[in-house]
Amino acid sequence: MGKKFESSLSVKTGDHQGYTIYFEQSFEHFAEILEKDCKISGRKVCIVSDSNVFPLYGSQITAALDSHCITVSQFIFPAGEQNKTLDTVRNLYEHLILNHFERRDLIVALGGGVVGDLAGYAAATYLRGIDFVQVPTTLLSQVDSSIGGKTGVDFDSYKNMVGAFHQPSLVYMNLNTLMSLNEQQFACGMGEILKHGLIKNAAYYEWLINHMTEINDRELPVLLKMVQESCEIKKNVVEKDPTEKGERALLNFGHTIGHAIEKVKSPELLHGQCVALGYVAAAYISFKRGLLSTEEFYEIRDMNVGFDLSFLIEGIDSQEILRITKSDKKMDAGKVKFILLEKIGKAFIDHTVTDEEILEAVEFINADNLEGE
Ligand SMILES: NC(=O)c1ccc[n+]([C@@H]2O[C@H](COP(=O)([O-])OP(=O)(O)OC[C@H]3O[C@@H](n4cnc5c(N)ncnc54)[C@H](O)[C@@H]3O)[C@@H](O)[C@H]2O)c1
Ligand SMILES: O=C(O)C(=O)C[C@@H](O)[C@H](O)[C@H](O)COP(=O)(O)O
Ligand SMILES: [Zn+2]
Repeated sequence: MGKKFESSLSVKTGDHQGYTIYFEQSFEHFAEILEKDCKISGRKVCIVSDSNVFPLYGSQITAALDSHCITVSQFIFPAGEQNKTLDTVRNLYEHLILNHFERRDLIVALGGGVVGDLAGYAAATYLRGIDFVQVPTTLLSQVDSSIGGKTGVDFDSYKNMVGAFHQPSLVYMNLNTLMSLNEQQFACGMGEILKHGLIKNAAYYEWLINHMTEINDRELPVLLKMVQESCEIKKNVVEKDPTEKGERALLNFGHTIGHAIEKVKSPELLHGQCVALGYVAAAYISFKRGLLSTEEFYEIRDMNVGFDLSFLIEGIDSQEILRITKSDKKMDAGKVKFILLEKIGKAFIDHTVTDEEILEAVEFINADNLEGE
């Protein structure tokens, strides 16, 4: 099959047949991999993308599919979290029906986490489920949202309130797409990546700290190593607990408060930024409980500064965040489900966090405490 692939990683979740994550530096191999893993000949493909990504990479993907004589249609929606909604899904269903998509056909999600979550949800529900492929183009989607089969949309700004578990047939990432991200979009990926180190692997967290300059300079070999390591961490969690009955909840570190902040601050702040604020708050609670030392806690805050994830948020009402947190879909028997750190590299689920702890933690990130030394 011509040139060897950069590398790959296989994921096996539950009774699903499993799929492969391909780490590539171009879209050169996309069509042949699709043919190999999805037997694409004779199937129609709908590329789902957003208004920023399609103009950048749509023609390359379309040309690759055309060269394999694959019938392609395109559904492009306006970029942004505010469009990760049932209205957009409805428009996509309409497009699929008008183009006579059948159960044997396929969706290709080309874009960041918004595209992947939305296209994946449409694939999970159209005709009771058709195949879909993830082609993640943001750092966040390459290390997190394209893996593990969580799909869904927001409802009345409540994050991911409607969704389904639906595993992709393959994940194809071209790491060179990371070069066209702006700084805010790139930093968002670092929010989820630092999360991976904090909850699962202290040595990886240390490695991230030691490679900050190369990462921020987007040196490709370093990015490749980082993306692969984060994918490996996520793969190991989702393989053990595909539908979040237990351990998978650890991936929600920073998300309890993060999703509440996102509800009130999107689209000004993106998901990864809100998660980063949310895990500083969660780490603050761990610190106040004596689980993290002063040095460890302030290092977490300072790493956010180093990776451009620090920004002062104004006008966050801690009472409102507390209220939203209590309507989180992860409420468990009336209690807020929190992920705290036992130490760097090890997280646990906790149901005992009090309103006072939440309010104090939100006050910490709301005040002038995030700029570091
Ligand atoms: N399913 C999961 O497991 C999971 C995990 C993490 C996050 N998420 C979801 O993912 C979403 C966040 O994902 P995201 O950060 O990728 O946001 P996004 O998809 O909104 O992408 C961020 C911005 O970057 C643009 N963009 C994408 N790729 C680009 C490229 N290569 N060059 C230039 N611009 C590009 C997009 O058009 C958008 O404006 C949230 O909705 C979050 O809830 C889901
Ligand atoms: O894959 C998971 O599981 C995660 O929790 C990863 C998160 O980064 C991601 O934001 C996820 O969409 C959050 O899931 P939710 O169930 O809390 O909406
Ligand atoms: Zn997330």
